[in-house]
Amino acid sequence: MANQEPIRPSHALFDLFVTAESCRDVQKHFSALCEQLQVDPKDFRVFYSKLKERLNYWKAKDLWVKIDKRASDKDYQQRKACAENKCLVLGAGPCGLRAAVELALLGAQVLVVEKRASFSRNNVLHLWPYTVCDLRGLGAKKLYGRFCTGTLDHISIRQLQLILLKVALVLGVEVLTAVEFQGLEEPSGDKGWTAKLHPNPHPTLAFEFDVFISAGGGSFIPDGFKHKELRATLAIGITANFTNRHTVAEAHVEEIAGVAGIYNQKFFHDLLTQTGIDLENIVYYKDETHYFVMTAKKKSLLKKGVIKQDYSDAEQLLARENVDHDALWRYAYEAANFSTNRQLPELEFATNPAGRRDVAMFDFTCMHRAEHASLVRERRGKKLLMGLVGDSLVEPFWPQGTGIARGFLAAFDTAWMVRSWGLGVPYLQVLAERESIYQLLSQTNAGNTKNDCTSYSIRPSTRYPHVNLSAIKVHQVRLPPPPPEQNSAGGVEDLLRWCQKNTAGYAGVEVKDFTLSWTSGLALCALIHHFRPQLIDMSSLNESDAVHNHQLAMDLLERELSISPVVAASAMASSGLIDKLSMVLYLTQVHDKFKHFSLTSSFLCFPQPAAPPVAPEGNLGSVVKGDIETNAAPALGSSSEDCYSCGQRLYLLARVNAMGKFFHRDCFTCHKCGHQLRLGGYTFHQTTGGWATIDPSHIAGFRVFVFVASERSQLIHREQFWTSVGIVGSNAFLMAQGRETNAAQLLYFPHYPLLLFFLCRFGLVQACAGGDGPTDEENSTYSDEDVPSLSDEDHPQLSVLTPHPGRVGE
Ligand SMILES: NC(=O)C1=CN([C@@H]2O[C@H](COP(=O)(O)OP(=O)(O)OC[C@H]3O[C@@H](n4cnc5c(N)ncnc54)[C@H](OP(=O)(O)O)[C@@H]3O)[C@@H](O)[C@H]2O)C=CC1
Repeated sequence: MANQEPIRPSHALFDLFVTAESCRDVQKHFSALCEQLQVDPKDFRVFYSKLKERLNYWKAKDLWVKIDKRASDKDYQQRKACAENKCLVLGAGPCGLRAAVELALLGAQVLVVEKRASFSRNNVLHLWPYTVCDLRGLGAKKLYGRFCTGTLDHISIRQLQLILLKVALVLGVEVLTAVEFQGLEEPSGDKGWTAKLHPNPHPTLAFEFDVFISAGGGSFIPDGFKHKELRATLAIGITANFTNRHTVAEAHVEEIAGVAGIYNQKFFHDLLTQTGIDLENIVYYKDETHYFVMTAKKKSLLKKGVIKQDYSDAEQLLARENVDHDALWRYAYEAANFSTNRQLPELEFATNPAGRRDVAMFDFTCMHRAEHASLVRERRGKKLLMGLVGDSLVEPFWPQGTGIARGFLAAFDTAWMVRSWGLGVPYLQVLAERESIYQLLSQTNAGNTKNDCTSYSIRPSTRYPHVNLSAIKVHQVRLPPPPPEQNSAGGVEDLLRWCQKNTAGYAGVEVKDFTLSWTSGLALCALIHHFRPQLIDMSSLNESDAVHNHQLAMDLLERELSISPVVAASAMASSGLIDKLSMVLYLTQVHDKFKHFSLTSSFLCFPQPAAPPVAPEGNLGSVVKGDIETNAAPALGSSSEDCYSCGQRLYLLARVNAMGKFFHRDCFTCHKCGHQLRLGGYTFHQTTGGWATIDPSHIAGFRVFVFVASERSQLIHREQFWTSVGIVGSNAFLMAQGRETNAAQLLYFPHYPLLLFFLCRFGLVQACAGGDGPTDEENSTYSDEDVPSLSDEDHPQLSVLTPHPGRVGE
């Protein structure tokens, strides 16, 4: 003992930093270490090399070896690719931190802001093999000894955050916790883009940046981005965390990687008969906690008193006041106990950040996905590149464990985008490339990414086998008109002021709002007259003939400016029927058409979702489209004017879009039973040209097939009903819906010729390869996550559309 060298303070501090178990401690020990070694993280360009040089400690060296190996990737250009860029990352969740690490490796100055003061989420994330490989490559094992030591690969969210926080700090990333991002501040004077932060950590010297990455989770959507809702039938998730005391008895209990009703009917049947708990699936991971996540059936939740009252609306159903929390934790407790054969001794709930039992019930019926992953804003000659990562980009469907895997892929893709930006690639090309890669994300699974995960890097071709970086062309990136200033409220006020200014002085016109002021139709006519006086003779108009005035104005706007009316003239003329939002939407388009030639240097850029409108080069006007207009625009080649079914005039707000055709909501009905169809729940009959419902209760014929398939494959529960069948490459897939819960399931059939044989044998296939597959939008169920090729026009598709009228069992 006597001849043992005293531990150096810096080594002790490094040990404390590495073993720190809370965000606060990590930051505290890191600051102390920096102080001890006299290295300043603000000196981000040389910080890491100085730290390495001054901390001559074998444990640290192990970490440097890992990080150096990663940093040696040629795409980082020795950490100089983005040396001139400054990046603000919103959110220190796993995806925000993972992105921050990559940006730092590219040499950028990176600031992360996180509104939470601590990392406290016990929930456990499934890790795909590549994420394990990636994290090991960053030194995860050096920073958390228990990393992936269990039988299954997973990690608690908080532990993953801690690992990534440590790596980020070592690379010179500044991380501010308990600081909320409240919006972007536009450049003024010499000052560039900054953020409104609360509390403001730099009151005197704001951080100016040219890259903004939003990783704020599913509920945070920055201005300028739009999200698409993917809605399925009701699916109720329950998560529960129990204390893990790491005893021998606990160690012996087997984890459950994921068991679904269709795979193990006996288990779920026994669970139901013995406990009254009815689940569709359950997962159990033994991590820092014993973590359970399950999908519960509504009926059993009602029966067990967890949900007090039945509502069809999921939000109302799961509203706090409609949930009995004691009954909920008993439900989760019993399910956990049963699924582990009551082998976990002394099951005791872990606590959540609020100090309560860590059990939660949530609705994952509806998930969101951003329409675009990137965007550029410019004000006063200063450009800002914006990107989304993590849940903010695509919310995962938890039973598939895609969250972190796709989250990290998006972080790499975003880093690749920032690299191009930093290297001076023209920004339209940067955006086009980013969106080309984004198209792949929802299709990605552990089986279709490249096998050799050790060679994964930010370069997309190292990860995606068939990536086409120019799938979206530069000319598809569009330039909408000046965005509403800062926030929508400001935009609406500006619009009102613009209307007031341009209708001032017209008799009988006083614009004060977006509703009553427009009832007579004179204001709309005045607006047109102001810009195109030759189109309207104002003196011929009669204030009391509101329908005529509106019809005239709407017809002119449609004929002269291609602006489709949003509602009928009669509705516009009725004071009680003008809807403010519709009016804002309509007037925004009028504003855009009259204003866009006076476009300033301000614009947003992002690609068009549909096929390119092939605008003449240099003619901004024909490319520029307002956000709302573009979203509402029909698919190419179809007319928005008349209903496909009844042929009558169709207004924007009253229509539904199915496979590129437009209908009145009331006209979109099943050709066999006359029921109104819902999006995502219909099929198009190729031979008859009719539309039909795929509501399982309408489909008698499918039941036969299900029975046959279950005998062959053991995969399928008898009471599931196929709702769609398709072929992707050499695989067939089936979408099935549970009879009771209607939760979507997706099953793959690797030998589709056999499947087809059975389908044909039983007369269930009437349309074959080459049929119009449903589009992304129409497939707005979870299949969107899993069967992305449905929307990929490059693949041949099979539509199987054979609903027979009549109810099952009839
Ligand atoms: N319960 C669960 O099991 C959950 C799992 N996940 C999983 O975690 C993984 C990573 O998710 P990731 O995309 O990183 O998102 P996360 O939700 O993990 O992280 C986002 C972070 O940003 C914070 N944030 C949001 N708005 C602001 C703001 N205005 N200013 C500052 N901070 C803000 C959030 O705080 P706050 O959360 O308080 O809004 C949160 O801490 C995914 O796999 C996801 O599926 C994510 C969420 C929940």
